[in-house]
Amino acid sequence: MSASESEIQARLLAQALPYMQRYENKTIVVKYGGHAMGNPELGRAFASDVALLKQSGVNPIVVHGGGPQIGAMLNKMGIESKFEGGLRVTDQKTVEIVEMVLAGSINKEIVALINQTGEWAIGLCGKDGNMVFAEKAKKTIRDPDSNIERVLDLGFVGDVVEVDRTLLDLLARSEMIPVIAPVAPGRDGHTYNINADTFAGAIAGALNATRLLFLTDVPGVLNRNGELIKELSVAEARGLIADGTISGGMIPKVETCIDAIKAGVQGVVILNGKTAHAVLLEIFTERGAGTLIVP
Ligand SMILES: Nc1ncnc2c1ncn2[C@@H]1O[C@H](COP(=O)(O)OP(=O)(O)O)[C@@H](O)[C@H]1O
Ligand SMILES: CC(=O)N[C@@H](CCC(=O)OP(=O)(O)O)C(=O)O
Repeated sequence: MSASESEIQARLLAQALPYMQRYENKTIVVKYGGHAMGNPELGRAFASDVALLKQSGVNPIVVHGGGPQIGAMLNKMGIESKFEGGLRVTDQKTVEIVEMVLAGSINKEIVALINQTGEWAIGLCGKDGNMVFAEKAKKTIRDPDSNIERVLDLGFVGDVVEVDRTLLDLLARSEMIPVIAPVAPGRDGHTYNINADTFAGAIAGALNATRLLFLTDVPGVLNRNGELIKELSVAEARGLIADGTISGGMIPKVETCIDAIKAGVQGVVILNGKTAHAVLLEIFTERGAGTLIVP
């Protein structure tokens, strides 16, 4: 860690003390997206934030993505990436590469970064400890011209249908920080590729997490003038989707936030993963860093 980085962390820590008690023994799920990865300094800052949460008595759980990294590997293998409704069309060959990249290289890279802080991380996917079961995703899309709804066949893309918290409860009582890749088996024996936002929402919901943080590439939900909205109720968030203020990739993200809140998560925050120490700024300061979505 560079001198300036450790100075920043020490300053944050001093300010953080009053907030530490608020989150003691509470579960915080952090979704670390593929776009937020890639910069080594930001990666180390992220790992040290997660480590500091654990040292403060919080129960942090990392769920990661890796969409751009899967795309790069598919490209190397001469396979074109195809998306429908924001989800990767996943045939048998693709799901094998998705599992290799997500549960393999990316998962172990994050585990190694956290381990380098002196904390203990353990890399998992939905298959480990029968943690998550999926089934073939049932998605429909409405053609904007004809207004006809059609069923999408995305191959081995899954929806989460079961989360068993046994292993995660065990780890919460241990020194281990779980780092989970969004790959899960079906009861049909297939392996499914699950959108990382959806997967993180399902984990946070099953654990009644106190906070679910989405690290993305914008400061949070922005209004029509491009200004950050600090807090949104579920009803207000729905209104912003309906009037088109929230569009593109932010729609499924906010919908996942709404589902997670309905499932029992107390607050969901969308924040900028490209800001160093975004996690600590959000959890351990009064102002927070992104958009908090509350019931
Ligand atoms: N109202 C809005 N506020 C913020 N971002 C928005 C909004 N509407 C659309 N977006 C878009 O959503 C993107 C984030 O979604 P996405 O690219 O799917 O994130 P990730 O890859 O991190 O999961 C932003 O980069 C932005 O282009
Ligand atoms: C079904 C589906 O689309 N799965 C995603 C899983 C990774 C992911 O969601 O990564 P980010 O969070 O970095 O976007 C994919 O294959 O890209």
